[in-house]
Amino acid sequence: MALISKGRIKGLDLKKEFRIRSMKPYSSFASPLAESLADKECFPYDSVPNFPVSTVPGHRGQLVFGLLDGVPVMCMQGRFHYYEGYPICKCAMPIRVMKMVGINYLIATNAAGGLNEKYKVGDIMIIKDHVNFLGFAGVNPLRGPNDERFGPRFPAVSRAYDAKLRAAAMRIGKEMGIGHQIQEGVYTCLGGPSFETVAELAAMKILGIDAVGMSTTYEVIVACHSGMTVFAFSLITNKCVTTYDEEVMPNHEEVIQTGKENEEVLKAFVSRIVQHITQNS
Ligand SMILES: O=P(O)(O)O[C@H]1O[C@H](CO)[C@@H](O)[C@H]1O
Ligand SMILES: Nc1nc2[nH]cnc2c(=O)[nH]1
Repeated sequence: MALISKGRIKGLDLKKEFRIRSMKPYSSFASPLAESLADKECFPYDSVPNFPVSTVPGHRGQLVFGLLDGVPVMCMQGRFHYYEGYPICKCAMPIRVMKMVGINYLIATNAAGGLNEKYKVGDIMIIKDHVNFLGFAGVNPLRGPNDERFGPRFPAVSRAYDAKLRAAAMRIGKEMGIGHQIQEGVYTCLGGPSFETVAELAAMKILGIDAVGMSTTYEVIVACHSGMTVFAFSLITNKCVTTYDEEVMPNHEEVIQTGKENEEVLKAFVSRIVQHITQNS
């Protein structure tokens, strides 16, 4: 989800901006946060030229523009993952679209497996940094010719996750009475779609990784490249399976289920952060 700069949404001709071919509403799987927006306009991904289409069960497929407690925002209902077969730059294309419609703040969320032993299912891990494993192998969304209109050839990402917003989110969590559920840690994105082996998780633990997923890092790199302020968090949907004798294997159903169970609290958390951003920017 992202915040549109004040004034920019007014008079913005979305049809013209995106050359939208169809404006058919697409709300059957809409998430509660996007559903709760006022003055919504929805654009199915397949109506946006050159946009990828989400293929994951549980991931939706539309851009939703609207007001969240009076603040203009744009939500992605459904994101793109490398394991779906798209090039990583295509997976991050929505962030470029956000930039082009005047967005300055990105709030990225994901479902992740908790590797840190202190984490419980249902915890919210504010992301303070990431390890871009895909990037170790050269799979970086900024690979290829650099478009200077967005940002520099060699961007720094060492402060990708805004420190002030992280501190504010921590405070907000406490005010909401969910301080015990809030963690701060390091996220990593793997290519997926297979979950991790026990040996891979043991290696990641040594590297200081707290939560493991298959998204977000490439979106954050592109957002950071174009000068957006980023806040991101993981919902810990499952505990990583770090020994060979655990009965339950990692599975997507558990991820979806934990997401559903925490929808309301996440919605409230995001709304409060959005309010904080508008009041302090
Ligand atoms: O990161 P998000 O898109 O929230 O979803 C995570 O959950 C799915 C696996 O269950 C994968 O898509 C992984 O990336
Ligand atoms: N890679 C990975 N992605 C996830 N998304 C939600 N849970 C997990 C997990 O345990 N591992």
